[in-house]
Amino acid sequence: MSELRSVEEHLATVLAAVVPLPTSAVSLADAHGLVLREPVRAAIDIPAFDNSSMDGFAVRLDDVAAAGEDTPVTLAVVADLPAGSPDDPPLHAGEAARIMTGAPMPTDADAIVPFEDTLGGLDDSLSTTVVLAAPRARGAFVRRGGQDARVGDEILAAGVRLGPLQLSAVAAAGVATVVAARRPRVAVVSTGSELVAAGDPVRRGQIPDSNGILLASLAAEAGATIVHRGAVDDDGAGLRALLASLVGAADVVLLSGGVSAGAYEVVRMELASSMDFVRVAMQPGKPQGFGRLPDGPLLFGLPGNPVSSAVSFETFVRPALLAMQGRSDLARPVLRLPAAVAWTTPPGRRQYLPAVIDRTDPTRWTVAPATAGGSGSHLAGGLGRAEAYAVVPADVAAVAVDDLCDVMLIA
Ligand SMILES: Nc1nc2c(c(=O)[nH]1)N[C@H]1C(S)=C(S)[C@@H](COP(=O)(O)OP(=O)(O)OC[C@H]3O[C@@H](n4cnc5c(N)ncnc54)[C@H](O)[C@@H]3O)O[C@H]1N2
Ligand code: MOO
Repeated sequence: MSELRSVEEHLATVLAAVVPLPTSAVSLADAHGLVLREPVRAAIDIPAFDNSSMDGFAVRLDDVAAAGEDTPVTLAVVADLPAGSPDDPPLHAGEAARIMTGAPMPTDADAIVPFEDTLGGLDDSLSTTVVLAAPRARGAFVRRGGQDARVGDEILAAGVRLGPLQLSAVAAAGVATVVAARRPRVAVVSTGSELVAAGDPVRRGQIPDSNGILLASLAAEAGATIVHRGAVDDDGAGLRALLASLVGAADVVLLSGGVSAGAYEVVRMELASSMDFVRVAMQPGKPQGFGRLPDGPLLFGLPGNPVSSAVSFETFVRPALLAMQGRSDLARPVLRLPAAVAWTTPPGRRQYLPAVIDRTDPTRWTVAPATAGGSGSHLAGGLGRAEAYAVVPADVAAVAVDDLCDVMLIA
């Protein structure tokens, strides 16, 4: 029997074969979920100018520094500044401008008095106002231009995924287009003569294809466009014809099943010249195929057991898809949590156990297996409960209650 390859070694082999995808300028409206390939720098200051953080009056502090309930100060209101106003009204001693949140601060004013600190409030605000409380300091309720970022400052670094918060920061910086990677085009091919479409009647020996939807959804979450999803039987002719049609149409083909040691391993037999088939020191996910079609897409041959396919995607495919897009961080976040129950682990292989996190006590989350039947790679139903994988090193034989475990968050 050949030596088992380490997870790190196999991942390095995969990442060494990754070629970054081409980039283009993309408008913000089309950029959600893409990976930024060039830093974004601010085209305008944030805030763009000094402005009011409250609805009220822009005042000269010296006029109202002594204002109080028993020492009210009356000011003449000489201007009205809604948000969006370009006006910069001059203010002389004893004068104020009514101002709304976000409107530019008059050059002559140096503090804001909110409506709540005046006698008449909003209702009586267009000729005079009576100030009942002094602003606490010069600059009270004034938001300074450039406080958050200055023109030319880096707003986002290359390599980040453009989520809602990132897109809004780019827009606030006055930038309308970003340089982003094209989405990877992924084809998902389930192999196995036993497979039927989900929901179709199953006779003895048949099962629903669950890996197809699993891998297509995981790939889409990793930024891919799914260009094909289907199943082929173990005969070989269907797989050959399909792969020929995918050259030029897909960047990555995810195959599930047919990679281990049986008599009808269609992926192994058909793709022996394009892929390496190796055994990796992990459970599940031991048999792995990887390669590339001549002048064509990367090929992943993932083991057919559903949990094996899911874990293999997490460990090898997701990092590859992110690297193709130029993501700087390829890893999932990992928490270290105590085990709520005990479980056994396979000797000599790193375990990836589908897991649930008990958050009942916010100061002490714990982790437990999601699959009641243990860590079997065929437990496709329990996989639906999993929100994480507990990752247990190869040299640990068993996990005891309260042992600290690495928990990789996937949801
Ligand atoms: N003699 C040996 N047998 C096996 C070994 C081994 O080392 N020596 N390894 C075992 C391990 S570990 C795994 S994992 C599996 C991997 O098998 P294959 O990748 O060849 O996959 P299949 O044999 O085609 O299927 C395995 C299992 O998964 C079910 N399956 C397949 N495709 C789907 C799908 N799209 N949706 C749902 N379920 C699917 C299939 O019916 C089988 O039950 O090999 C072990 N055997
Ligand atoms: O390695 Mo297999 O993936 O145990 O089920």
